[in-house]
Amino acid sequence: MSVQEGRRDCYCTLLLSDSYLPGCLVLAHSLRDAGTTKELVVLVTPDTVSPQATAELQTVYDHVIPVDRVRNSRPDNLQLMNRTDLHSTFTKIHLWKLTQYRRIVYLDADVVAYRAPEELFDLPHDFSAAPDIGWPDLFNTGVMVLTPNMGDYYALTAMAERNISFDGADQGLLNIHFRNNWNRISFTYNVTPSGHYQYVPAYRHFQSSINMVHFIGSDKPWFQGRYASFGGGPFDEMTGRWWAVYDRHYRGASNEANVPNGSTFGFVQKLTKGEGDSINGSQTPSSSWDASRNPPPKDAAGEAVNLPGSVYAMSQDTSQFGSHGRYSPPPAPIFPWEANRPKASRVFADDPPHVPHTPYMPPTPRVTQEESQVEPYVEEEERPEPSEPSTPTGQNRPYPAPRTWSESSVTETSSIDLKSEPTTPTTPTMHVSSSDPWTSFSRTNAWDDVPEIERYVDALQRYRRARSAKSPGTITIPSPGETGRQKPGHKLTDFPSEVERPSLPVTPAPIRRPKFWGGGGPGIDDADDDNPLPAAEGVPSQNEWVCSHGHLWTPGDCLCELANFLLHEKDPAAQLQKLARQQSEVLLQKLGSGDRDSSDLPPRPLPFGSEELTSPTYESHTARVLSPQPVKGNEGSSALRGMSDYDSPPRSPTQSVMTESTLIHEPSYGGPGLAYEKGEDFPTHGYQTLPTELD
Ligand SMILES: O=c1ccn([C@@H]2O[C@H](COP(=O)(O)OP(=O)(O)O[C@H]3O[C@H](CO)[C@@H](O)[C@H](O)[C@H]3O)[C@@H](O)[C@H]2O)c(=O)[nH]1
Ligand SMILES: [Mn+2]
Repeated sequence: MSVQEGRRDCYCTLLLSDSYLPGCLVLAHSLRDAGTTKELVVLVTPDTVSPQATAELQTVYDHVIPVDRVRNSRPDNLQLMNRTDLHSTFTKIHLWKLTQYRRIVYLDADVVAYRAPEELFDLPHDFSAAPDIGWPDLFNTGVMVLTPNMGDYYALTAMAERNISFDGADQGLLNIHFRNNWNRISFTYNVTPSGHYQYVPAYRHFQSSINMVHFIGSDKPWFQGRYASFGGGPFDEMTGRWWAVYDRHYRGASNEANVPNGSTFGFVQKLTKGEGDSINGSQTPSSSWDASRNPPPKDAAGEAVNLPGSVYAMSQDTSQFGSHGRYSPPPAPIFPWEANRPKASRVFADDPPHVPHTPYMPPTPRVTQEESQVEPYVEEEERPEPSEPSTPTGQNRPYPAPRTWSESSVTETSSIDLKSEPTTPTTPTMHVSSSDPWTSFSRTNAWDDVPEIERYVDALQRYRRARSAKSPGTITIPSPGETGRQKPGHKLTDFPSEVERPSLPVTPAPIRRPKFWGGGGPGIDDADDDNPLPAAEGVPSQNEWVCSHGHLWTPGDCLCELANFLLHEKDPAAQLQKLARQQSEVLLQKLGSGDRDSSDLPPRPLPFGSEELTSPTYESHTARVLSPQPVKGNEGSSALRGMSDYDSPPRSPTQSVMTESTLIHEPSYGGPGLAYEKGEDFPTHGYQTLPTELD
């Protein structure tokens, strides 16, 4: 105790709650251990500090001074720093009322002294403090060197009554009051370690000069427990210093001799995280063992008994695993089929069929109305005869059905009661020739009959054609083989039939297709002209690949195919003439606009025998059947004008071939480029966007 001219100096701290008691005690011990000669004083608020804690304080402090708690009645600003627990730190202003002391070095309860900074008492300034790391223009109020006087006390009290503080606590109040009138002392008197920001090089450089460490923030060492910081960083090292002081005075029975008289042993430890249990264990020899000084006791139970452990028992439940009501019920059905869900069954590859009385049937073709009209292509004698039902054997099992057939799709030729096969919907159910079951296999998709899909694909193809036709006025002549089919093929399954295009025994060498206008433009087959592949040996020469009419047969070029088709039309002659006219008109029209003459045209006479055919219903239509010509626009489809009948929906064979839809009207606009005529079907969307299903 130092007395100077009748007035004393002291280190002073504050205890507002029992929870900070370990901090208060460690602080006092750190100063005492450092050999201070100054008084140790603690202010306590009796309404919030227990007598037991006060008694603990008395064991180490020279004076425990009860003071009234000064509370911030409007702690809004405290929430800004998430520290509503600091509602009563205004109580610190009682320090300036302790005029019995000449000078006070105030230390927060969360400060630990590495050495006793006695020199602070000799500072010439009335008020000194260290910068706050959060805002270094401010001073941190955890370490202050102050000179008690009633002037400051009243001023601070007046401010506190009005809750004048930018942080809602004492630091905001004192920084307002002292503003720039504070003497800055070294950070080494108030080192505030942080787990979030550590200036390691500075720490390494200055660590030997650290005087005091201040654990700011809500994570105090005694709140976290000794195992919270175990690394080698600055924060961990400083935290270790706090624990070193704690252990020296409060850990274990071996330190009992160091505990001052009157200490309620165990009270401090219970306020220190993780230490209350060990103090209970301190009654046993093992817990009194100081591992840093002695080997483990021979009769100790060992450390492992204190390890947490869990024992899991084996399940005794003998019921079968499954839902069985033990788990939540299945979810409510969403789709209609879920209500009538068929029971799952298994089929093994080598099992005999489940329906022994069902005759063997290859896949049932789905014959649509449209395709049944194509039937005339097949000669009657070529039509496959239904075979006798054969008994299924291991080698003669039903074909794997490539798709499922709906009951309504089965043609009338089926002699099977479908109900006899309720469980095998994929099994074919129709008699077909056993020699080639695929003869009558239809090549349609279930969605082919959906007009929306048709329209969509139609529009899509038109869009693509338009994109591929780069140069205006380019005319693409569809090959007769293409036109000979029922309708322009945009279905994937619209392959030409065997009759339409008989397969050749050997693929001839690629031929150079005749060029109408010189270099092949877009839309014209422009194979690699410069490098024709050499003909294979033994393959007949190109001249020999002629049809029965002497026409050079190249895929899609022989009009015989067209004729073959037209012969099955109701009015084949009219149709043929019309097509022939259109083709020649197209060529003539094109040639007339250029420098070419008809010698450029490849010889394409009408099919043999068709020259004399005239349609009884077909009037002279030279003026009406117009060759397609490009009109209006530089981009767009190169499809022929006048080919709209090819693009029109498939018509029924019972329909007259010369309906209004097959008439080709003269376009009213004859200018360059494309134009869409009145009533003409054209995409309503721009070409920039793909057609939608609604198109
Ligand atoms: O429940 C409590 C809360 C606080 N205190 C005392 O009040 C002091 C300040 O609280 P503390 O938790 O140490 O605050 P810090 O985390 O250090 O926060 C900063 O902000 C506070 C409010 O402005 C200032 O008081 C501090 O000095 C400053 O370092 C403590 O040291 C104790 O002395 C208690 O005794 N019990
Ligand atoms: Mn503090």
